[in-house]
Amino acid sequence: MADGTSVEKGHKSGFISIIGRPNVGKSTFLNRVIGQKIAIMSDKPQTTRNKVQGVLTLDDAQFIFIDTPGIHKPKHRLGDFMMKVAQNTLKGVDLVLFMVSAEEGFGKGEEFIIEKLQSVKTPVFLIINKIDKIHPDQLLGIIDDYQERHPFEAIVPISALEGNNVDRLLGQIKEYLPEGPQFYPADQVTDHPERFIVSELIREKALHLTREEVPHSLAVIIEKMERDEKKDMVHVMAAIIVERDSQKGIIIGKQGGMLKEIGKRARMDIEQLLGTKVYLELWVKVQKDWRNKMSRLREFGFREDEY
Ligand SMILES: Nc1nc2c(ncn2[C@@H]2O[C@H](COP(=O)(O)OP(=O)(O)OP(=O)(O)O)[C@@H](O)[C@H]2O)c(=O)[nH]1
Repeated sequence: MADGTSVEKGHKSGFISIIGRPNVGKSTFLNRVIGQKIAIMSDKPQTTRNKVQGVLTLDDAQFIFIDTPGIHKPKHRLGDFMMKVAQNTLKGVDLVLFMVSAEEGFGKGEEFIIEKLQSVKTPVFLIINKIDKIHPDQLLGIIDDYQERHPFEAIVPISALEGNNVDRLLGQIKEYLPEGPQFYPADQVTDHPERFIVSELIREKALHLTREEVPHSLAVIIEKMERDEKKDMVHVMAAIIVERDSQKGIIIGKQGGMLKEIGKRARMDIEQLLGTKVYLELWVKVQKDWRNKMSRLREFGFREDEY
């Protein structure tokens, strides 16, 4: 394992930030590349709100990916916060991947991001994702649309879901990484504390199971996570935070059925992640209008000052 001070000749390493509108497939891409479920996937927008680093270690290079919250025009204070985090991330990285969906045409959201990119000196790749959803003939038109708007260092069409062209993209990224040491041990895929991943797994289940009924204003706080040596299991106590009583009802479900199902599915994923048996206790709390309460954001796991 390298200690971060010695650089083997020819070894490359660097930080890569992934930006793009919600739902374009950033988490899917990261999961494919890292091959482990570390960034949550959902068909609801804005499910990724914290920095998630995925580390890919090859023989001669280490890629450190940063999955940023979706850049968008801020509507409330949480939006402002997310924008700031996303923009600050761009400054300190070696390469920015701007991901768009081939399915959706160039829109206001993309225009807004391109505007933000004008002031960034970091090289930017345009990643056109979801090419499995379009006819190859349509691709050239999309490329033209973007090419005239920003001098991208490269334009790479991929399907994060099916894996098309992802290896080629990794090769292209490697060319842009500077020579540098292996910052992380080879077997480390994320530097996030397990607590955060556990909370994301619970949030993912709650979002998936309640579909459109509960908006993305849902947070999970891990109140306790302890190993019980006697029982050889990990005890997790977590609260699901919603904004309204009606949402609390939906999450709990008929005779607690929904909460039970969320717990069951989350527990299975957490057991897989930790490689041990898990006892998961879940409950639901209503915290009105939490999105606008900046002071509480940190309690919910937001860590602005790291950027
Ligand atoms: N057909 C197709 N679907 C994709 C592809 N990549 C992602 N998706 C789907 O698009 C949806 C959104 O993907 P995510 O990876 O959660 O998107 P994201 O950009 O991380 O979204 P946020 O976390 O909200 O910013 C999911 O339903 C994915 O399965 C792709 O290459 N092809």
